[in-house]
Amino acid sequence: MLLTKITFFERFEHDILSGSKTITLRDEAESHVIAGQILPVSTFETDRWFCDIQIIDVTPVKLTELTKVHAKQENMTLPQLRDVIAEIYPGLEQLFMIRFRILPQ
Ligand SMILES: CC(=O)Nc1ccn([C@H]2C[C@H](O)[C@@H](CO)O2)c(=O)n1
Repeated sequence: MLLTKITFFERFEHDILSGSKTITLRDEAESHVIAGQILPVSTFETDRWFCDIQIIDVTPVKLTELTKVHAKQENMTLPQLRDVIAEIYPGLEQLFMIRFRILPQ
């Protein structure tokens, strides 16, 4: 079933709003979005809406395939990105890269 909203941890809100974070890596359960889809974005912690995004595309990517390019799109270094993924999705190898653009508010 297609997602109708997406949440991010509050600590990523500024990077999303500034346009410095343009992808998110999710597990299979949160990969069900399609190109062109517009989604409201809220904080994971309090479900506070803070922007809308448009999905550009969704691509499967394995943990071992992550590169500095992915990290830059997350506004992180590659070690930081690996740490974040290990914290959120411990032991998960198959991820899905969701590219998005923020819509004007
Ligand atoms: C509930 C849940 O999983 N929420 C998530 C998952 C991921 N993110 C961010 C963290 C990283 O920047 C990328 C890669 O996972 O996406 C998130 O904010 N909230």
